[in-house]
Amino acid sequence: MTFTDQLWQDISPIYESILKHGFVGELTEGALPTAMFQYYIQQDALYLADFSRALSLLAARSVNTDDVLQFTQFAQNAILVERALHETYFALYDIQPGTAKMPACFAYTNFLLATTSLQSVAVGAAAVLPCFWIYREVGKYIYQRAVRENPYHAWIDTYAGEAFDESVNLMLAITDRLADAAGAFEQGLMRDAFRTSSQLEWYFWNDAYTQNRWLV
Ligand SMILES: Cc1ncc(CO)c(N)n1
Repeated sequence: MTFTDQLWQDISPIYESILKHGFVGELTEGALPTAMFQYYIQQDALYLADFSRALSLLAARSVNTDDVLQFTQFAQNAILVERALHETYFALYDIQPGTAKMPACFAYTNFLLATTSLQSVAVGAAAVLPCFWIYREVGKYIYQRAVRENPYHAWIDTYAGEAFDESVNLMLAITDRLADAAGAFEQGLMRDAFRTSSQLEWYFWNDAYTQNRWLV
């Protein structure tokens, strides 16, 4: 079993909860209320900008120049996806750009930035891995079940597509290589970071589904 197989096994109950979440179910059926999708896309644009910064931090801190190049490309791609959200969905769904991060987005982006800044590159890589891997698996899951004429098909196609699949495979290979070079203690931190980001993926969808706002 590879290290990343172990990571996936660790989060299996979290992944099941994500697949069972109403946001994912209604997105698959094309029945997700527009307000929930608007909330999600607006927050995701803020998320992607910081996700890109986290990847740039990993690039800057990597010793292996192949990893510098790879993390730089991932960072660039996150910005390109963020721009695409603005060009397509913001216009299509009449979404107002905002700067206020709601609780899950706030927690997730701050976790990613703190971990990629202050922990080792291996632990930082484990923290960003769910952003790749869970989206690929959820993207494929939705794609296989999605109704025809789903209003959200463009979003679904992005994460179920070949280009995204390839970047996930590259990220898995980097994580396994970094884990092989890490000791048992650091591997434990990698598992914790992977699990925390996986939980935050669930919260990110749940905030959109419940239209969560700061209470004070
Ligand atoms: C919250 C979140 N996680 C992962 C991705 C995919 O990179 C995304 N766009 N948004």
